[in-house]
Amino acid sequence: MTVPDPGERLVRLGDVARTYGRGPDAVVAVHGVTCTLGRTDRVAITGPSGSGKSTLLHLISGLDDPTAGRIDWPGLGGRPFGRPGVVGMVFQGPSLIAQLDVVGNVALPLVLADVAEGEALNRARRALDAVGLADLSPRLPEELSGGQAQRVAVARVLAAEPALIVADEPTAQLGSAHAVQVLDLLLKAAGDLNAGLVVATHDPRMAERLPRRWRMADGSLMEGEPCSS
Ligand SMILES: Nc1ncnc2c1ncn2[C@@H]1O[C@H](COP(=O)(O)OP(=O)(O)OP(=O)(O)O)[C@@H](O)[C@H]1O
Repeated sequence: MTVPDPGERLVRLGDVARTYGRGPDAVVAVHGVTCTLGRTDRVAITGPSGSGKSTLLHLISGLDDPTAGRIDWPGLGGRPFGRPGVVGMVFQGPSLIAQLDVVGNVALPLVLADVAEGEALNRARRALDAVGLADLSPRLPEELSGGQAQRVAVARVLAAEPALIVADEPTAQLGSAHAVQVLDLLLKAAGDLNAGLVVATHDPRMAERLPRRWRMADGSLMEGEPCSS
């Protein structure tokens, strides 16, 4: 077994920009962003609505391409077309498949990655146990509270065992007790997996829980700025 280097660089962005559209209607959502993320990083991205947080997370995750600059994923095992390997993602709103039960939702990314069904279900059950939701395995997403659904989304990340976890406003629709619980689980997942963690949030109380803070303003990233939004 290869022991991961704790200081390993996972993602490098060099002078990255993302512009939507062309001509007079073009929107420069992100520009001039240079940063690196490693396995030990726990980063909060704050900033006002429209400042480019989601766009930056999509670029970091390989879900979107920059229109200028360079991104590579030296610690994430390159995939064809320069995409990163597995990145665990948690989104703001409901992200579970309505027709699948909870354990099926958690196992789905593994099955899609050609993990044998039995092993995928075992890993899914272990992950649900780790977030305290083993009892909810047979339920459908519509039978969950918002907080439970987000914990299932964290279990789905845990089961996939990524080296990088990216969460876009994962607690925005939750009350404060559930928000704290979900962020605690994300931090624990990152620790258990030895994975980097990036969380975009409007909530200063959530941002303060992460040791490294980046503030976005008008598409620029200002590392180490005081956190407020
Ligand atoms: N697909 C798109 N097409 C055109 N413009 C877009 C698109 N996605 C985002 N934008 C614009 O890019 C800018 C940055 O948006 P982004 O969603 O990254 O900001 P954000 O900081 O995540 O906002 P919020 O906190 O409201 O989620 C905004 O001006 C937005 O309107």
